Amino acid sequence: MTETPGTLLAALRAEPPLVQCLTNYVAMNIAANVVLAAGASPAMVADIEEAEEFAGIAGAVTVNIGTLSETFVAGAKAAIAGAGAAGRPWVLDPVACQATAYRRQVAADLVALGPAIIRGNASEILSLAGEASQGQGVDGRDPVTVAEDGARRLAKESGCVVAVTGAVDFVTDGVRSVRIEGGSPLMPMNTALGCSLTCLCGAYAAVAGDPFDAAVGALAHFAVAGTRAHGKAEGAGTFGPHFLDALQAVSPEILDAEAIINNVGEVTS
Ligand SMILES: Nc1ncnc2c1ncn2[C@@H]1O[C@H](COP(=O)(O)OP(=O)(O)OP(=O)(O)O)[C@@H](O)[C@H]1O
Ligand SMILES: Cc1ncsc1CCO
Ligand SMILES: [Mg+2]
Repeated sequence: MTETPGTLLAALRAEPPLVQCLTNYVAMNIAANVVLAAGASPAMVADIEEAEEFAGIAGAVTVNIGTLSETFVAGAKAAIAGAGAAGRPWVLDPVACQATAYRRQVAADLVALGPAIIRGNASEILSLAGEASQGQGVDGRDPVTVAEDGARRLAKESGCVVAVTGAVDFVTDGVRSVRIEGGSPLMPMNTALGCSLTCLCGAYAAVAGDPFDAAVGALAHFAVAGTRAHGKAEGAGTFGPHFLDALQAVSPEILDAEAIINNVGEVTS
């Protein structure tokens, strides 16, 4: 990997990318703070009147369907068109896409528009891959390992990098795959950290040449910061501020030294 997580973090901090985040009402503030603490510049610009124009000046766009509406979808499609016209990557977070017919339809429509990265929990990725999912609402209820084959297939069929998060994360482009260890069981007890990670994937994608390296970089940054914050937190409540501190404190050197990234090997058939 030429673009190590630390190399990408150094690039991100040298020239903080503007990341246009179309996210849900729950995540809005948390995700903006996460992106800022990591070193990039978030902007929650989502309305159809300006989303396309704004994407023309953003380094990347992220789309999260957590609090879905027709208005949101119109703004998202405008932003995606703007990113496409500007030659910039966009990232999809298919929140609870298994839950309703409307979510399944919108998620499938958005995958067809060609995100560079899809980031979701295992229940969401299983559903997108057309497999049975134990998920109900926004929280993942399947182990990541169960979603790995589906993630590989989804990546191959869609041409996207697929990042599945949970206790041990999995990233694949359909051929290359890695598992990333670290983080904390307190992370899923803090709402919208996955949504925030999707926005950070946008920040890394803005500075990376390869969306696979971008996804690995963002997930590794979360994993290293999560492990560090776990050692300081007293529980779910104090984890949040320690996590923001850790995202900021992780330097490019620390990131490359502490990231636990295991190659799963190439699947070419
Ligand atoms: N049990 C765990 N141990 C360590 N890290 C975890 C664990 N569960 C989740 N994480 C980490 O938490 C972060 C968010 O992933 P998660 O799968 O919880 O997202 P999500 O379900 O989409 O969250 P949300 O929808 O609430 O934003 C990732 O960095 C992931 O690695
Ligand atoms: C709780 C919640 N509901 C819709 S989106 C969201 C944030 C976590 O995905
Ligand atoms: Mg989520």
